[in-house]
Amino acid sequence: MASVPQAPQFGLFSLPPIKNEPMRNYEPKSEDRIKLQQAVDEMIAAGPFEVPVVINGEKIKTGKVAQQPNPSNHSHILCNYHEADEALVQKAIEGSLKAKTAWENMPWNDRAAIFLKAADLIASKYRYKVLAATMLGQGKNVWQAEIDAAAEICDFFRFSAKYIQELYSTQPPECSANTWNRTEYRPLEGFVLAVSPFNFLAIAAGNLICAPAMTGNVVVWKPSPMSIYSNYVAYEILREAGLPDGVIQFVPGPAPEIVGAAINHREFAGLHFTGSTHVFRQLWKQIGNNLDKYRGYPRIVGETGGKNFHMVHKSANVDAAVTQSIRAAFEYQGQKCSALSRLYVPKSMWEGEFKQKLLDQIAQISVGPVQEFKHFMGPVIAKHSFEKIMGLIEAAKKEGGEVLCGGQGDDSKGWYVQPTVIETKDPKSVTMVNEIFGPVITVYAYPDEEFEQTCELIDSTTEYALTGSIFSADRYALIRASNLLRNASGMMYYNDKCTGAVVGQQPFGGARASGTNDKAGSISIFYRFVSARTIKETTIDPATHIYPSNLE
Ligand SMILES: NC(=O)c1ccc[n+]([C@@H]2O[C@H](COP(=O)([O-])OP(=O)(O)OC[C@H]3O[C@@H](n4cnc5c(N)ncnc54)[C@H](O)[C@@H]3O)[C@@H](O)[C@H]2O)c1
Ligand SMILES: N[C@@H](CCC=O)C(=O)O
Repeated sequence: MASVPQAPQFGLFSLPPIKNEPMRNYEPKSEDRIKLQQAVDEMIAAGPFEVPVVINGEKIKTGKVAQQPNPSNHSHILCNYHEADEALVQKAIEGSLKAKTAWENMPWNDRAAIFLKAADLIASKYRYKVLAATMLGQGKNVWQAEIDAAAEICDFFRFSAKYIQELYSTQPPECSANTWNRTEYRPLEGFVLAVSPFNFLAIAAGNLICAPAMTGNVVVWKPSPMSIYSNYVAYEILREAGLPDGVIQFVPGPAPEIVGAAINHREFAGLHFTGSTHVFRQLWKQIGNNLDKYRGYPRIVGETGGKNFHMVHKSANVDAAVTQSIRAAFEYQGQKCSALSRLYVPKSMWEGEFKQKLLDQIAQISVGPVQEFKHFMGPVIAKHSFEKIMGLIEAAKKEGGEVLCGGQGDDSKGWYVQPTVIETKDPKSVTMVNEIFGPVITVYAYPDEEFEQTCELIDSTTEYALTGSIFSADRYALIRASNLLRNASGMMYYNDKCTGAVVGQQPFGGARASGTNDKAGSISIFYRFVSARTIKETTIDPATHIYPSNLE
Protein backbone atom coordinates (compact mmCIF):
# COMPACT_ATOMS: atom_id res chain seq x y z
CA MET A 1 0.00 0.00 0.00
CA ALA A 2 1.42 3.37 -0.96
CA SER A 3 1.64 5.95 1.81
CA VAL A 4 -0.61 8.96 1.35
CA PRO A 5 1.41 11.60 -0.48
CA GLN A 6 0.81 15.07 0.87
CA ALA A 7 3.26 16.76 -1.44
CA PRO A 8 2.99 20.52 -1.30
CA GLN A 9 2.45 22.17 -4.67
CA PHE A 10 4.13 25.58 -4.73
CA GLY A 11 2.73 26.72 -8.04
CA LEU A 12 -0.38 26.79 -10.21
CA PHE A 13 1.03 24.79 -13.07
CA SER A 14 0.08 25.15 -16.72
CA LEU A 15 -0.08 22.04 -18.85
CA PRO A 16 2.27 21.56 -21.78
CA PRO A 17 0.63 22.60 -25.08
CA ILE A 18 -2.21 20.18 -25.90
CA LYS A 19 -2.72 19.33 -29.58
CA ASN A 20 -4.26 16.48 -31.55
CA GLU A 21 -1.74 13.72 -32.19
CA PRO A 22 -0.61 14.07 -35.84
CA MET A 23 -1.69 11.13 -38.00
CA ARG A 24 0.92 9.22 -39.96
CA ASN A 25 0.32 7.91 -43.49
CA TYR A 26 2.21 4.59 -43.73
CA GLU A 27 2.68 5.01 -47.46
CA PRO A 28 4.59 2.23 -49.32
CA LYS A 29 8.33 2.09 -48.57
CA SER A 30 8.08 4.68 -45.77
CA GLU A 31 9.97 3.95 -42.56
CA ASP A 32 6.68 3.83 -40.64
CA ARG A 33 5.25 1.29 -43.06
CA ILE A 34 8.30 -0.95 -42.88
CA LYS A 35 8.47 -0.84 -39.08
CA LEU A 36 4.76 -1.41 -38.63
CA GLN A 37 4.76 -4.34 -41.06
CA GLN A 38 7.64 -5.80 -39.06
CA ALA A 39 5.74 -5.32 -35.78
CA VAL A 40 2.66 -7.03 -37.24
CA ASP A 41 4.66 -9.96 -38.62
CA GLU A 42 6.54 -10.39 -35.35
CA MET A 43 3.32 -10.28 -33.34
CA ILE A 44 1.77 -12.99 -35.52
CA ALA A 45 4.87 -15.16 -35.12
CA ALA A 46 5.30 -14.57 -31.37
CA GLY A 47 1.68 -15.21 -30.27
CA PRO A 48 -0.46 -16.43 -28.72
CA PHE A 49 0.26 -14.12 -25.81
CA GLU A 50 -0.85 -14.80 -22.27
CA VAL A 51 -2.89 -12.11 -20.54
CA PRO A 52 -3.48 -12.18 -16.77
CA VAL A 53 -6.04 -10.51 -14.55
CA VAL A 54 -4.28 -7.60 -12.80
CA ILE A 55 -5.38 -6.67 -9.30
CA ASN A 56 -3.38 -4.36 -6.99
CA GLY A 57 -0.49 -4.65 -9.43
CA GLU A 58 -0.42 -8.44 -9.07
CA LYS A 59 -0.69 -10.45 -12.28
CA ILE A 60 -3.05 -13.30 -11.53
CA LYS A 61 -3.24 -16.41 -13.68
CA THR A 62 -6.53 -17.99 -12.70
CA GLY A 63 -6.13 -21.00 -14.99
CA LYS A 64 -9.63 -20.42 -16.39
CA VAL A 65 -8.51 -19.43 -19.86
CA ALA A 66 -10.42 -18.02 -22.85
CA GLN A 67 -9.13 -17.10 -26.29
CA GLN A 68 -9.13 -14.01 -28.46
CA PRO A 69 -8.83 -15.06 -32.10
CA ASN A 70 -7.54 -12.89 -34.92
CA PRO A 71 -10.69 -12.13 -36.97
CA SER A 72 -8.67 -11.93 -40.22
CA ASN A 73 -7.70 -15.57 -39.70
CA HIS A 74 -9.66 -17.19 -36.90
CA SER A 75 -7.41 -20.22 -36.58
CA HIS A 76 -4.70 -17.81 -35.36
CA ILE A 77 -5.16 -17.15 -31.65
CA LEU A 78 -3.83 -13.73 -30.69
CA CYS A 79 -4.02 -14.26 -26.95
CA ASN A 80 -5.12 -16.62 -24.22
CA TYR A 81 -6.47 -14.64 -21.33
CA HIS A 82 -7.21 -15.58 -17.76
CA GLU A 83 -10.73 -14.93 -16.57
CA ALA A 84 -11.64 -13.52 -13.19
CA ASP A 85 -14.60 -14.72 -11.12
CA GLU A 86 -16.83 -13.14 -8.51
CA ALA A 87 -14.29 -13.63 -5.69
CA LEU A 88 -11.62 -11.80 -7.70
CA VAL A 89 -14.03 -8.96 -8.40
CA GLN A 90 -14.49 -8.57 -4.62
CA LYS A 91 -10.71 -8.55 -4.23
CA ALA A 92 -10.40 -5.94 -7.01
CA ILE A 93 -13.00 -3.70 -5.37
CA GLU A 94 -11.43 -3.98 -1.92
CA GLY A 95 -7.98 -3.28 -3.38
CA SER A 96 -9.20 -0.27 -5.31
CA LEU A 97 -10.86 1.16 -2.20
CA LYS A 98 -7.56 0.77 -0.33
CA ALA A 99 -5.71 2.54 -3.16
CA LYS A 100 -8.27 5.35 -3.20
CA THR A 101 -6.96 7.56 -0.39
CA ALA A 102 -3.45 7.79 -1.80
CA TRP A 103 -4.71 8.30 -5.33
CA GLU A 104 -7.16 11.06 -4.56
CA ASN A 105 -4.59 12.83 -2.42
CA MET A 106 -2.01 12.82 -5.17
CA PRO A 107 -1.60 16.41 -6.45
CA TRP A 108 -3.46 16.96 -9.71
CA ASN A 109 -0.36 17.79 -11.72
CA ASP A 110 1.20 14.45 -10.74
CA ARG A 111 -1.96 12.56 -11.68
CA ALA A 112 -2.03 14.36 -15.02
CA ALA A 113 1.67 13.66 -15.61
CA ILE A 114 1.03 9.90 -15.61
CA PHE A 115 -1.52 10.12 -18.44
CA LEU A 116 0.50 12.65 -20.42
CA LYS A 117 3.45 10.29 -20.21
CA ALA A 118 1.27 7.36 -21.35
CA ALA A 119 0.26 9.40 -24.41
CA ASP A 120 3.87 10.15 -25.24
CA LEU A 121 4.84 6.49 -24.84
CA ILE A 122 2.07 5.40 -27.21
CA ALA A 123 2.94 8.10 -29.74
CA SER A 124 6.60 7.05 -29.83
CA LYS A 125 8.08 3.91 -28.21
CA TYR A 126 4.96 1.74 -28.41
CA ARG A 127 3.19 3.13 -31.47
CA TYR A 128 3.78 0.13 -33.72
CA LYS A 129 3.05 -2.39 -30.97
CA VAL A 130 -0.28 -0.80 -30.04
CA LEU A 131 -1.22 -0.49 -33.72
CA ALA A 132 -0.28 -4.11 -34.45
CA ALA A 133 -2.30 -5.36 -31.47
CA THR A 134 -5.33 -3.34 -32.60
CA MET A 135 -5.01 -4.41 -36.22
CA LEU A 136 -4.71 -8.11 -35.42
CA GLY A 137 -7.15 -8.21 -32.53
CA GLN A 138 -9.89 -5.93 -33.78
CA GLY A 139 -9.50 -6.41 -37.54
CA LYS A 140 -8.58 -2.80 -38.32
CA ASN A 141 -6.54 -1.83 -41.34
CA VAL A 142 -3.58 0.49 -40.73
CA TRP A 143 -5.45 3.73 -41.23
CA GLN A 144 -8.33 2.70 -38.97
CA ALA A 145 -5.88 1.52 -36.33
CA GLU A 146 -3.95 4.80 -36.56
CA ILE A 147 -7.19 6.78 -36.05
CA ASP A 148 -8.01 4.78 -32.94
CA ALA A 149 -4.91 3.35 -31.30
CA ALA A 150 -2.41 6.12 -32.02
CA ALA A 151 -4.32 9.37 -32.51
CA GLU A 152 -7.56 9.12 -30.53
CA ILE A 153 -6.12 7.40 -27.48
CA CYS A 154 -3.36 10.04 -27.16
CA ASP A 155 -5.95 12.76 -27.71
CA PHE A 156 -8.10 11.37 -24.91
CA PHE A 157 -5.19 11.31 -22.45
CA ARG A 158 -4.00 14.79 -23.37
CA PHE A 159 -7.30 16.62 -23.81
CA SER A 160 -8.65 15.04 -20.62
CA ALA A 161 -5.83 16.76 -18.73
CA LYS A 162 -6.78 20.04 -20.37
CA TYR A 163 -10.49 19.66 -19.60
CA ILE A 164 -9.90 18.66 -15.99
CA GLN A 165 -7.62 21.65 -15.54
CA GLU A 166 -10.47 23.79 -16.90
CA LEU A 167 -12.97 22.06 -14.62
CA TYR A 168 -10.85 22.67 -11.53
CA SER A 169 -10.51 26.31 -12.58
CA THR A 170 -14.29 26.71 -12.82
CA GLN A 171 -15.06 28.65 -9.66
CA PRO A 172 -18.02 30.73 -8.43
CA PRO A 173 -17.87 34.10 -10.19
CA GLU A 174 -18.89 36.20 -7.15
CA CYS A 175 -17.81 36.63 -3.53
CA SER A 176 -19.68 39.03 -1.23
CA ALA A 177 -17.64 41.33 1.00
CA ASN A 178 -15.47 39.47 3.50
CA THR A 179 -16.15 36.03 2.04
CA TRP A 180 -14.34 33.68 -0.27
CA ASN A 181 -16.36 31.12 -2.25
CA ARG A 182 -14.67 28.08 -3.69
CA THR A 183 -15.66 24.79 -5.36
CA GLU A 184 -13.69 21.61 -5.10
CA TYR A 185 -14.37 18.73 -7.45
CA ARG A 186 -14.14 15.62 -5.32
CA PRO A 187 -13.92 12.13 -6.82
CA LEU A 188 -16.97 9.96 -6.15
CA GLU A 189 -17.19 7.96 -2.93
CA GLY A 190 -16.65 4.30 -3.78
CA PHE A 191 -15.38 2.89 -7.07
CA VAL A 192 -16.34 3.31 -10.74
CA LEU A 193 -17.05 0.31 -12.95
CA ALA A 194 -15.87 0.69 -16.57
CA VAL A 195 -17.33 -1.75 -19.12
CA SER A 196 -15.87 -1.33 -22.59
CA PRO A 197 -16.78 -2.36 -26.17
CA PHE A 198 -14.52 -4.16 -28.63
CA ASN A 199 -14.40 -1.62 -31.39
CA PHE A 200 -12.24 1.27 -30.12
CA LEU A 201 -9.16 0.94 -27.95
CA ALA A 202 -9.33 4.70 -27.46
CA ILE A 203 -12.84 4.50 -26.03
CA ALA A 204 -11.87 1.67 -23.69
CA ALA A 205 -8.48 2.78 -22.41
CA GLY A 206 -8.58 6.47 -23.28
CA ASN A 207 -12.07 7.39 -22.16
CA LEU A 208 -13.91 4.75 -20.15
CA ILE A 209 -11.20 4.10 -17.58
CA CYS A 210 -9.30 7.36 -17.74
CA ALA A 211 -12.12 9.91 -17.40
CA PRO A 212 -12.93 8.58 -13.92
CA ALA A 213 -9.31 7.76 -12.97
CA MET A 214 -7.94 11.15 -13.99
CA THR A 215 -10.54 12.90 -11.84
CA GLY A 216 -9.22 10.93 -8.86
CA ASN A 217 -11.55 7.90 -8.87
CA VAL A 218 -10.53 4.28 -8.61
CA VAL A 219 -11.79 2.01 -11.37
CA VAL A 220 -12.64 -1.65 -11.88
CA TRP A 221 -12.33 -2.30 -15.62
CA LYS A 222 -14.04 -5.14 -17.46
CA PRO A 223 -12.66 -5.11 -21.01
CA SER A 224 -14.40 -6.69 -23.99
CA PRO A 225 -13.45 -10.33 -24.72
CA MET A 226 -12.92 -9.34 -28.35
CA SER A 227 -10.24 -6.72 -27.67
CA ILE A 228 -8.35 -8.12 -24.70
CA TYR A 229 -4.86 -7.99 -26.13
CA SER A 230 -4.76 -4.35 -27.28
CA ASN A 231 -6.50 -3.33 -24.05
CA TYR A 232 -3.86 -5.14 -22.00
CA VAL A 233 -1.02 -3.57 -24.00
CA ALA A 234 -2.46 -0.11 -23.29
CA TYR A 235 -2.92 -1.02 -19.62
CA GLU A 236 0.73 -2.06 -19.37
CA ILE A 237 1.74 1.27 -20.90
CA LEU A 238 -0.30 3.13 -18.27
CA ARG A 239 1.51 1.11 -15.61
CA GLU A 240 4.88 1.95 -17.15
CA ALA A 241 3.83 5.60 -17.14
CA GLY A 242 3.41 5.38 -13.37
CA LEU A 243 -0.21 4.37 -12.71
CA PRO A 244 -0.09 3.10 -9.11
CA ASP A 245 -1.24 -0.36 -8.01
CA GLY A 246 -4.98 -0.75 -7.51
CA VAL A 247 -6.09 2.50 -9.17
CA ILE A 248 -7.38 0.72 -12.28
CA GLN A 249 -7.97 -3.02 -11.87
CA PHE A 250 -7.88 -5.08 -15.09
CA VAL A 251 -10.60 -7.70 -14.69
CA PRO A 252 -11.52 -9.66 -17.84
CA GLY A 253 -14.02 -12.49 -17.51
CA PRO A 254 -17.61 -13.58 -18.08
CA ALA A 255 -19.59 -10.34 -18.45
CA PRO A 256 -22.73 -10.98 -16.37
CA GLU A 257 -20.67 -12.44 -13.49
CA ILE A 258 -18.00 -9.72 -13.35
CA VAL A 259 -20.33 -6.80 -13.99
CA GLY A 260 -23.07 -8.22 -11.75
CA ALA A 261 -20.68 -8.61 -8.81
CA ALA A 262 -19.48 -5.02 -9.15
CA ILE A 263 -22.96 -3.57 -9.52
CA ASN A 264 -24.15 -5.45 -6.44
CA HIS A 265 -21.47 -3.89 -4.22
CA ARG A 266 -22.43 -1.23 -1.67
CA GLU A 267 -19.49 0.97 -2.75
CA PHE A 268 -20.53 0.99 -6.42
CA ALA A 269 -20.43 4.70 -7.29
CA GLY A 270 -20.77 4.84 -11.05
CA LEU A 271 -20.98 2.94 -14.33
CA HIS A 272 -18.99 4.13 -17.32
CA PHE A 273 -20.28 2.02 -20.20
CA THR A 274 -20.00 1.96 -23.97
CA GLY A 275 -21.62 -0.83 -25.94
CA SER A 276 -24.99 -1.96 -27.17
CA THR A 277 -28.27 -0.40 -26.11
CA HIS A 278 -29.83 -3.60 -24.82
CA VAL A 279 -26.92 -4.37 -22.47
CA PHE A 280 -26.89 -0.80 -21.15
CA ARG A 281 -30.63 -0.89 -20.47
CA GLN A 282 -30.24 -4.18 -18.66
CA LEU A 283 -27.46 -2.75 -16.45
CA TRP A 284 -29.45 0.40 -15.70
CA LYS A 285 -32.37 -1.76 -14.51
CA GLN A 286 -30.04 -3.84 -12.32
CA ILE A 287 -28.65 -0.66 -10.76
CA GLY A 288 -32.18 0.68 -10.20
CA ASN A 289 -33.16 -2.49 -8.39
CA ASN A 290 -30.15 -2.12 -6.08
CA LEU A 291 -30.70 1.51 -5.08
CA ASP A 292 -31.41 0.77 -1.43
CA LYS A 293 -28.08 -1.01 -1.16
CA TYR A 294 -25.80 1.83 -2.21
CA ARG A 295 -24.18 4.59 -0.23
CA GLY A 296 -25.29 7.20 -2.80
CA TYR A 297 -26.93 7.49 -6.20
CA PRO A 298 -24.54 5.92 -8.69
CA ARG A 299 -23.68 7.96 -11.78
CA ILE A 300 -24.72 6.13 -14.94
CA VAL A 301 -22.95 7.14 -18.14
CA GLY A 302 -23.51 5.09 -21.27
CA GLU A 303 -22.92 5.62 -24.98
CA THR A 304 -24.67 2.97 -27.03
CA GLY A 305 -26.00 1.95 -30.45
CA GLY A 306 -26.77 3.93 -33.58
CA LYS A 307 -28.70 3.82 -36.84
CA ASN A 308 -27.02 6.69 -38.57
CA PHE A 309 -28.17 8.52 -41.69
CA HIS A 310 -27.05 10.59 -44.64
CA MET A 311 -29.77 12.87 -45.98
CA VAL A 312 -28.94 14.09 -49.49
CA HIS A 313 -30.71 17.15 -50.89
CA LYS A 314 -31.20 17.61 -54.63
CA SER A 315 -28.69 20.51 -54.58
CA ALA A 316 -25.87 18.33 -53.16
CA ASN A 317 -22.57 17.62 -54.85
CA VAL A 318 -23.12 14.00 -55.95
CA ASP A 319 -19.46 12.97 -56.03
CA ALA A 320 -18.85 14.24 -52.51
CA ALA A 321 -21.99 12.58 -51.13
CA VAL A 322 -21.07 9.26 -52.79
CA THR A 323 -17.50 9.24 -51.52
CA GLN A 324 -18.42 10.31 -48.00
CA SER A 325 -21.18 7.68 -47.89
CA ILE A 326 -18.75 4.94 -48.88
CA ARG A 327 -16.26 5.98 -46.21
CA ALA A 328 -18.93 6.33 -43.54
CA ALA A 329 -20.54 2.97 -44.34
CA PHE A 330 -17.61 0.69 -45.05
CA GLU A 331 -14.56 1.95 -43.14
CA TYR A 332 -13.84 -0.54 -40.38
CA GLN A 333 -16.52 -2.74 -41.93
CA GLY A 334 -19.30 -0.54 -40.56
CA GLN A 335 -18.32 -1.39 -36.99
CA LYS A 336 -18.23 2.16 -35.71
CA CYS A 337 -21.19 3.19 -33.64
CA SER A 338 -21.29 6.21 -35.95
CA ALA A 339 -21.28 4.18 -39.20
CA LEU A 340 -23.69 5.12 -41.97
CA SER A 341 -26.59 2.71 -42.18
CA ARG A 342 -29.47 4.63 -43.83
CA LEU A 343 -28.99 6.63 -47.01
CA TYR A 344 -31.73 8.92 -48.34
CA VAL A 345 -31.32 10.25 -51.90
CA PRO A 346 -33.84 12.14 -54.11
CA LYS A 347 -35.24 9.67 -56.64
CA SER A 348 -34.17 11.59 -59.75
CA MET A 349 -30.61 12.00 -58.42
CA TRP A 350 -30.45 8.33 -57.40
CA GLU A 351 -31.55 7.09 -60.79
CA GLY A 352 -29.64 9.83 -62.62
CA GLU A 353 -26.06 9.23 -61.49
CA PHE A 354 -25.83 8.60 -57.73
CA LYS A 355 -26.59 4.89 -57.84
CA GLN A 356 -24.13 4.11 -60.63
CA LYS A 357 -21.33 6.19 -59.11
CA LEU A 358 -21.88 4.51 -55.74
CA LEU A 359 -21.77 1.01 -57.23
CA ASP A 360 -18.76 1.83 -59.42
CA GLN A 361 -16.73 3.02 -56.43
CA ILE A 362 -17.78 0.10 -54.24
CA ALA A 363 -16.63 -2.29 -56.96
CA GLN A 364 -13.09 -1.01 -56.33
CA ILE A 365 -13.13 -1.85 -52.63
CA SER A 366 -10.90 -4.73 -51.67
CA VAL A 367 -11.63 -6.87 -48.63
CA GLY A 368 -8.95 -8.99 -46.99
CA PRO A 369 -6.68 -9.65 -44.00
CA VAL A 370 -5.38 -6.58 -42.24
CA GLN A 371 -1.74 -7.59 -42.39
CA GLU A 372 -2.00 -7.04 -46.17
CA PHE A 373 -2.02 -3.27 -46.03
CA LYS A 374 -3.73 -2.68 -49.40
CA HIS A 375 -7.24 -3.65 -48.29
CA PHE A 376 -9.78 -0.92 -47.61
CA MET A 377 -11.85 -3.39 -45.57
CA GLY A 378 -10.94 -6.22 -43.20
CA PRO A 379 -13.03 -8.82 -41.38
CA VAL A 380 -15.91 -8.30 -38.98
CA ILE A 381 -15.06 -9.01 -35.38
CA ALA A 382 -16.51 -12.45 -34.64
CA LYS A 383 -18.63 -15.39 -35.73
CA HIS A 384 -21.74 -14.06 -34.00
CA SER A 385 -21.36 -10.70 -35.81
CA PHE A 386 -20.89 -12.44 -39.15
CA GLU A 387 -24.03 -14.50 -38.60
CA LYS A 388 -26.08 -11.54 -37.40
CA ILE A 389 -25.09 -9.43 -40.42
CA MET A 390 -25.77 -12.21 -42.93
CA GLY A 391 -29.09 -12.90 -41.19
CA LEU A 392 -30.17 -9.27 -41.49
CA ILE A 393 -29.28 -9.19 -45.20
CA GLU A 394 -31.49 -12.29 -45.69
CA ALA A 395 -34.29 -10.68 -43.67
CA ALA A 396 -34.10 -7.55 -45.85
CA LYS A 397 -34.32 -9.69 -49.00
CA LYS A 398 -37.39 -11.49 -47.66
CA GLU A 399 -39.05 -8.13 -47.06
CA GLY A 400 -38.47 -7.20 -50.73
CA GLY A 401 -35.17 -5.33 -50.40
CA GLU A 402 -33.03 -5.49 -53.53
CA VAL A 403 -29.34 -6.27 -52.94
CA LEU A 404 -27.50 -4.00 -55.42
CA CYS A 405 -24.02 -5.19 -54.49
CA GLY A 406 -22.38 -7.46 -51.92
CA GLY A 407 -24.73 -9.59 -49.88
CA GLN A 408 -22.05 -12.28 -49.74
CA GLY A 409 -19.87 -13.41 -46.87
CA ASP A 410 -17.06 -15.91 -46.43
CA ASP A 411 -16.21 -17.17 -42.96
CA SER A 412 -13.94 -20.04 -43.98
CA LYS A 413 -10.70 -18.30 -42.94
CA GLY A 414 -11.69 -14.99 -41.39
CA TRP A 415 -15.09 -13.35 -40.95
CA TYR A 416 -15.43 -11.42 -44.20
CA VAL A 417 -18.57 -9.68 -45.43
CA GLN A 418 -18.62 -7.89 -48.79
CA PRO A 419 -19.69 -4.23 -48.80
CA THR A 420 -23.43 -4.43 -49.28
CA VAL A 421 -26.02 -1.99 -50.59
CA ILE A 422 -29.72 -2.78 -50.28
CA GLU A 423 -32.36 -0.66 -51.98
CA THR A 424 -35.73 -0.62 -50.28
CA LYS A 425 -39.11 0.76 -51.22
CA ASP A 426 -40.19 0.46 -47.58
CA PRO A 427 -38.40 3.12 -45.49
CA LYS A 428 -39.31 1.25 -42.30
CA SER A 429 -38.04 -2.14 -43.42
CA VAL A 430 -35.86 -4.23 -41.12
CA THR A 431 -32.45 -2.89 -42.17
CA MET A 432 -33.72 0.69 -41.95
CA VAL A 433 -34.65 0.20 -38.30
CA ASN A 434 -32.27 -2.24 -36.56
CA GLU A 435 -28.61 -1.60 -35.79
CA ILE A 436 -26.51 -3.95 -37.99
CA PHE A 437 -22.91 -3.11 -37.01
CA GLY A 438 -21.54 -4.40 -40.28
CA PRO A 439 -20.78 -3.19 -43.84
CA VAL A 440 -24.36 -2.79 -45.01
CA ILE A 441 -26.31 0.30 -46.07
CA THR A 442 -29.92 0.51 -47.05
CA VAL A 443 -30.95 3.19 -49.53
CA TYR A 444 -34.34 4.80 -49.75
CA ALA A 445 -34.82 6.90 -52.91
CA TYR A 446 -37.36 9.48 -51.75
CA PRO A 447 -39.75 11.41 -54.04
CA ASP A 448 -37.93 14.64 -55.01
CA GLU A 449 -40.70 16.87 -53.73
CA GLU A 450 -40.80 15.16 -50.31
CA PHE A 451 -37.63 16.54 -48.75
CA GLU A 452 -39.29 17.77 -45.56
CA GLN A 453 -41.52 14.70 -45.16
CA THR A 454 -38.40 12.55 -45.55
CA CYS A 455 -36.68 14.45 -42.75
CA GLU A 456 -39.68 13.66 -40.56
CA LEU A 457 -39.43 10.04 -41.66
CA ILE A 458 -35.74 9.92 -40.70
CA ASP A 459 -36.59 11.36 -37.31
CA SER A 460 -39.27 8.75 -36.59
CA THR A 461 -37.82 5.58 -38.14
CA THR A 462 -35.62 4.27 -35.33
CA GLU A 463 -35.19 4.55 -31.57
CA TYR A 464 -31.56 5.69 -31.99
CA ALA A 465 -30.18 9.23 -32.32
CA LEU A 466 -26.42 9.05 -32.65
CA THR A 467 -25.01 10.57 -35.86
CA GLY A 468 -26.37 12.02 -39.09
CA SER A 469 -25.34 14.16 -42.05
CA ILE A 470 -27.06 16.52 -44.44
CA PHE A 471 -25.58 17.05 -47.89
CA SER A 472 -26.82 20.24 -49.52
CA ALA A 473 -25.49 23.21 -51.46
CA ASP A 474 -28.71 25.08 -50.69
CA ARG A 475 -28.33 26.81 -47.32
CA TYR A 476 -32.13 27.13 -46.83
CA ALA A 477 -32.54 23.37 -47.30
CA LEU A 478 -29.65 22.73 -44.92
CA ILE A 479 -31.21 24.90 -42.22
CA ARG A 480 -34.66 23.39 -42.74
CA ALA A 481 -33.36 19.82 -42.49
CA SER A 482 -31.17 20.63 -39.52
CA ASN A 483 -34.19 22.05 -37.66
CA LEU A 484 -36.41 19.09 -38.55
CA LEU A 485 -33.66 16.68 -37.47
CA ARG A 486 -32.68 18.54 -34.28
CA ASN A 487 -33.38 15.54 -32.02
CA ALA A 488 -32.55 12.80 -34.53
CA SER A 489 -28.83 12.77 -33.66
CA GLY A 490 -26.35 13.99 -31.08
CA MET A 491 -23.78 14.48 -33.83
CA MET A 492 -24.83 16.45 -36.93
CA TYR A 493 -22.57 16.89 -39.94
CA TYR A 494 -23.08 19.31 -42.85
CA ASN A 495 -21.59 18.10 -46.14
CA ASP A 496 -19.36 15.63 -44.33
CA LYS A 497 -19.57 11.96 -43.39
CA CYS A 498 -21.28 10.91 -40.18
CA THR A 499 -18.17 9.20 -38.75
CA GLY A 500 -14.78 10.43 -37.62
CA ALA A 501 -15.34 12.70 -34.63
CA VAL A 502 -12.05 13.95 -33.20
CA VAL A 503 -11.40 14.53 -29.48
CA GLY A 504 -11.14 18.25 -28.80
CA GLN A 505 -12.98 19.03 -32.04
CA GLN A 506 -16.33 17.21 -32.15
CA PRO A 507 -17.43 16.12 -28.64
CA PHE A 508 -19.07 12.73 -29.16
CA GLY A 509 -22.38 11.25 -28.03
CA GLY A 510 -25.97 10.60 -29.03
CA ALA A 511 -29.37 10.84 -27.42
CA ARG A 512 -32.60 8.79 -27.26
CA ALA A 513 -31.62 5.08 -27.21
CA SER A 514 -28.05 6.00 -28.24
CA GLY A 515 -26.93 7.04 -24.79
CA THR A 516 -26.77 9.58 -22.03
CA ASN A 517 -24.98 12.04 -24.33
CA ASP A 518 -22.34 13.10 -21.85
CA LYS A 519 -20.01 13.97 -24.73
CA ALA A 520 -16.75 12.09 -24.53
CA GLY A 521 -13.89 14.30 -25.67
CA SER A 522 -15.24 17.42 -23.95
CA ILE A 523 -15.34 18.93 -20.47
CA SER A 524 -18.93 17.65 -19.93
CA ILE A 525 -17.95 14.04 -19.27
CA PHE A 526 -15.77 14.98 -16.30
CA TYR A 527 -18.69 16.54 -14.41
CA ARG A 528 -20.17 13.02 -14.24
CA PHE A 529 -17.27 11.60 -12.26
CA VAL A 530 -16.92 14.31 -9.63
CA SER A 531 -19.10 15.37 -6.75
CA ALA A 532 -18.58 19.06 -6.19
CA ARG A 533 -18.23 20.52 -2.72
CA THR A 534 -18.91 24.22 -2.22
CA ILE A 535 -16.85 26.03 0.39
CA LYS A 536 -17.70 29.47 1.77
CA GLU A 537 -15.25 31.13 4.12
CA THR A 538 -16.10 34.22 6.16
CA THR A 539 -13.25 36.51 7.24
CA ILE A 540 -14.94 39.15 9.42
CA ASP A 541 -17.25 38.02 12.22
CA PRO A 542 -20.66 39.71 12.59
CA ALA A 543 -20.96 41.98 15.65
CA THR A 544 -24.62 41.18 16.36
CA HIS A 545 -27.47 39.03 15.08
CA ILE A 546 -29.55 42.18 14.34
CA TYR A 547 -29.96 43.24 10.71
CA PRO A 548 -30.52 46.91 9.79
CA SER A 549 -34.07 46.00 8.75
CA ASN A 550 -34.74 44.98 12.33
CA LEU A 551 -34.01 48.50 13.58
CA GLU A 552 -36.89 50.89 14.34
N1 LIG B 1 -22.15 5.50 -28.81
C1 LIG B 1 -20.86 5.23 -28.72
O1 LIG B 1 -20.03 6.08 -28.41
C2 LIG B 1 -20.39 3.84 -29.03
C3 LIG B 1 -19.04 3.62 -29.27
C4 LIG B 1 -18.61 2.32 -29.55
C5 LIG B 1 -19.52 1.28 -29.62
N2 LIG B 1 -20.83 1.54 -29.40
C6 LIG B 1 -21.81 0.47 -29.50
O2 LIG B 1 -21.26 -0.73 -28.97
C7 LIG B 1 -21.80 -1.86 -29.64
C8 LIG B 1 -20.69 -2.73 -30.15
O3 LIG B 1 -19.79 -3.07 -29.13
P1 LIG B 1 -19.89 -4.49 -28.38
O4 LIG B 1 -20.30 -5.53 -29.36
O5 LIG B 1 -18.62 -4.66 -27.65
O6 LIG B 1 -21.10 -4.22 -27.38
P2 LIG B 1 -21.69 -5.16 -26.23
O7 LIG B 1 -22.85 -4.44 -25.64
O8 LIG B 1 -21.90 -6.54 -26.71
O9 LIG B 1 -20.50 -5.24 -25.15
C9 LIG B 1 -20.04 -4.10 -24.48
C10 LIG B 1 -19.48 -4.54 -23.13
O10 LIG B 1 -20.55 -5.05 -22.34
C11 LIG B 1 -20.23 -6.35 -21.88
N3 LIG B 1 -21.46 -7.14 -21.76
C12 LIG B 1 -22.09 -7.84 -22.73
N4 LIG B 1 -23.18 -8.46 -22.23
C13 LIG B 1 -23.24 -8.13 -20.92
C14 LIG B 1 -24.13 -8.47 -19.86
N5 LIG B 1 -25.18 -9.26 -20.04
N6 LIG B 1 -23.90 -7.95 -18.64
C15 LIG B 1 -22.84 -7.15 -18.43
N7 LIG B 1 -21.95 -6.80 -19.39
C16 LIG B 1 -22.16 -7.27 -20.63
C17 LIG B 1 -19.28 -6.90 -22.92
O11 LIG B 1 -18.52 -7.97 -22.44
C18 LIG B 1 -18.45 -5.67 -23.24
O12 LIG B 1 -17.44 -5.47 -22.30
C19 LIG B 1 -22.65 -1.30 -30.76
O13 LIG B 1 -24.00 -1.31 -30.37
C20 LIG B 1 -22.14 0.12 -30.91
O14 LIG B 1 -23.05 1.01 -31.49
C21 LIG B 1 -21.28 2.78 -29.10
N1 LIG C 1 -15.90 8.51 -32.46
C1 LIG C 1 -16.04 7.61 -33.56
C2 LIG C 1 -17.03 6.52 -33.31
C3 LIG C 1 -16.83 5.70 -32.13
C4 LIG C 1 -17.83 4.61 -32.09
O1 LIG C 1 -17.59 3.47 -32.29
C5 LIG C 1 -16.54 8.33 -34.79
O2 LIG C 1 -16.98 9.47 -34.69
O3 LIG C 1 -16.52 7.75 -35.86
